[in-house]
Amino acid sequence: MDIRLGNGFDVHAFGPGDHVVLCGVKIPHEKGLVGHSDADVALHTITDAILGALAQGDIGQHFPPSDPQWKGAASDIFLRHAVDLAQTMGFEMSNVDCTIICEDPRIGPHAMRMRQEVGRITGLAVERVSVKATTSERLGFTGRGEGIACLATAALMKR
Ligand SMILES: Nc1ccn([C@@H]2O[C@H](COP(=O)(O)O)[C@@H](O)[C@H]2O)c(=O)n1
Ligand SMILES: C[C@@]1(CO)OP(=O)(O)OP(=O)(O)OC[C@H]1O
Repeated sequence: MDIRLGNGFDVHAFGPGDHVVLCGVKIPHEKGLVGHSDADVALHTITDAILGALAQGDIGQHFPPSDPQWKGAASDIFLRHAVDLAQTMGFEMSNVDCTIICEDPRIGPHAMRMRQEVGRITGLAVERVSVKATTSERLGFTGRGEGIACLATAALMKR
């Protein structure tokens, strides 16, 4: 069995707005996230983890932020592209683990919907999708509430 692991990391800054989109789930919040797309930092991170496992570059190489086509785009497009690429290369997804780093919004109440949404986009069973969160104990840019950071790991396998 050929097993590949990839990691991802992304950050988006807070800006004006009344909600954030994380793992495709709209969460009411006193601020929004700034980005060329919908700024779904969690889906971007999972996308990068899959591209990393495949050694196929990163999300910005596949979807340049200079391309007006992706202005305001829903980020499930990027994740689906990475999953399709994995399938084309003969790999199937095994599991995804994602850690969202922010003081607010609280992720726990939305985590199951996020897992379900990532499962819907990737075709993974919800038991194979982990979404969790931590604060940074009020330290650094996430601690000051300036943005959200995200880490993800993806495992792919070829039988
Ligand atoms: N945005 C967040 C941050 C944390 N959580 C949950 O709270 C727990 C405690 O956080 P610590 O940073 O003090 O370890 C954490 O394990 C998460 O369950 C959250 O839901 N949303
Ligand atoms: C997703 C893309 C797509 O235009 O834009 P952003 O929403 O700015 O996200 P980021 O993670 O900064 O970079 C990847 C970009 O290519």
